[in-house]
Amino acid sequence: MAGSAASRLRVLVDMDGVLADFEGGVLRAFLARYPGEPHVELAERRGFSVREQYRRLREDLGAKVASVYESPGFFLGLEPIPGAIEAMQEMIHMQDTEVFICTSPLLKYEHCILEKYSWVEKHLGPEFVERLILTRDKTIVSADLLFDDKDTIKGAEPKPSWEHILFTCCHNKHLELQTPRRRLQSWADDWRGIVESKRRSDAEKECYASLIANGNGQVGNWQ
Ligand SMILES: O=c1ccn([C@@H]2O[C@H](COP(=O)(O)O)[C@@H](O)[C@H]2O)c(=O)[nH]1
Ligand SMILES: [Mg+2]
Repeated sequence: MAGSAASRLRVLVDMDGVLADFEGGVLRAFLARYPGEPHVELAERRGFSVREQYRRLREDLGAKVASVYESPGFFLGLEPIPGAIEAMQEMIHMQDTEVFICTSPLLKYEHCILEKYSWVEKHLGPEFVERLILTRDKTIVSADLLFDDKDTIKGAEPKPSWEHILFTCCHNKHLELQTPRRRLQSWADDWRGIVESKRRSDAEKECYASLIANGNGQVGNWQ
């Protein structure tokens, strides 16, 4: 287990698309700033990069949609994803569970970073400000689970310690996951079941490892 004490489960929860409604916020702000320009309905979103999909629609629209999420007030104004706040408040009080928010800031970070902190304080409170991790590379963060809407998460560490649970979002809902990858459809879905199944499988692995270490690891000798 990634948690320090043997039995603790560490859970990372992404922000954009999982706690904060980035996609809804982009569309709303784009329509307000560029009325009459072509846009992508949420039902038509494909692929993680909203900028790339708008660019494919028409070259200049990529920069226009980026200007929307790079503007002051954008990140702070995002609505919470339904059920996210309640789930986080419950998760932080779960026994033997450590929860952190793990989010990637924009490279154009002027407003994004400050507003991500403010959003967390406003919607989740100061105890979660202490639990906010900002990184461009989530693979080097050690944990048991990562709930994230990005379908492919790559970085310096080829074998991250966490299991990535794909959180369903408009841009990824059409993807078919290869076994054994798992999805969480929404915060109304069984996130508690995922947490508990991970806890069980980590405990089994630990038990097995200690049997091996003690020289009792033969098949049929596990009691
Ligand atoms: O087209 C896009 C869509 C999103 N972003 C930014 O990426 C990060 C997403 O962070 P996660 O931690 O993976 O949720 C966020 O800063 C978005 O604004 C982007 O750059 N381009
Ligand atoms: Mg995200």
